[in-house]
Amino acid sequence: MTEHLVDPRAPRDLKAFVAGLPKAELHVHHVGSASPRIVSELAARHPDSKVPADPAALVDYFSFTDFAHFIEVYLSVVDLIRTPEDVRLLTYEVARDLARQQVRYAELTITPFSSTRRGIDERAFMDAIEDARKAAEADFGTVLRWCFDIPGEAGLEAAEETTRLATDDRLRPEGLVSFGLGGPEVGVPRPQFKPYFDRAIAAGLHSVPHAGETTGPQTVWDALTHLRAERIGHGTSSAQDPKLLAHLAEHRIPLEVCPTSNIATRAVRTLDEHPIKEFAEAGVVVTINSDDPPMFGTDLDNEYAVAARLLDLDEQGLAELAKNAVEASFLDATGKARINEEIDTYTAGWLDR
Ligand SMILES: Nc1ncnc2c1ncn2[C@@H]1O[C@H](CCC(=O)c2cccc(C(=O)O)c2)[C@@H](O)[C@H]1O
Ligand SMILES: [Zn+2]
Repeated sequence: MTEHLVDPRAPRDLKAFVAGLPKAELHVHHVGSASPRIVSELAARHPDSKVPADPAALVDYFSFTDFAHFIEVYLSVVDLIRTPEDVRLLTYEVARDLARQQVRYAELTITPFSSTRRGIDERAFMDAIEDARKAAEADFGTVLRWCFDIPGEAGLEAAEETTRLATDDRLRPEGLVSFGLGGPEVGVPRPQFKPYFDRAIAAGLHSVPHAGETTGPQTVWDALTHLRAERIGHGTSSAQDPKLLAHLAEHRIPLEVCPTSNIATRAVRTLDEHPIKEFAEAGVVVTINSDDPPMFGTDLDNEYAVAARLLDLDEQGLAELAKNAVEASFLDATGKARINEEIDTYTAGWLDR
């Protein structure tokens, strides 16, 4: 894992506490979580790709000049995922990396449209992710669920295809719980996707679109009013609109905050300028996530260390952050109680040692 964005300033013992803290992750992308080892292995299989097979060269390759450049690099990694076996390997290894960070539960954002349009058979795709999900739960104890998201820039064709894959009972995978919207926000207004989110919600899926990552607070309002968002991916620009912050706090609509992602994609200039403290002070429910960890030179543990520094948290504060994610998840009540109990037991044991 590259260290170029790891925050060196969090106190050492909090890092040890975080490393053992049971966690849930709600905003982390399937392809975006491919480790340097996996990406190198796939790049070596496909020498025609511009993705370097050398892990050291990958660090520079994963340095972005702006958000559009990030999407360009992201899609070059998507192009490496060409067979159901690639999908299965990637998914299982992502689960292994999550388990190493004591992630007990994760909602992994998958963009099936990007893979089916690149020739992977849709039934084989679903079988591959489901096989990996069941194997990961059996081998690592990590519970995975899926969010299927529309790559918004690909337009209504992508919206229709994603909605079909998410709502057709012959295709939708057992682990699917939510429906999202990713990709660039500039030039991709959210209201056009209302019919698709209506169909997904009617099929029992939860709405979790990205919004306010690279555009202003109106995009977050649109996600709330037109797409009936239950959580907001990033929501970074919400800090520019006090009424929106008050609305998010009053209706307890969680933000899926990904601090290092916002720096790496240049959505926010520096960590010290990140609005996470405004969110907390406004009473907004904050969850901590890694988004595309290897691409951003981070991991979930580091994101918790960043949050500890920016929010001046101790162990109890970090445990509360972890429980925010459990509560904001779409895991059943029994599952939530189990992880929350683990967090409390771990934290009490740490403080009494
Ligand atoms: N921080 C992020 N913020 C937003 N999105 C993020 C973030 N991290 C990862 N993603 C993912 O990036 C993809 C973008 C894919 C995309 O834009 C696109 C455009 C045109 C054609 C196609 C295609 O497939 O043919 C794809 C999405 O799948 C999304 O889930
Ligand atoms: Zn994201």
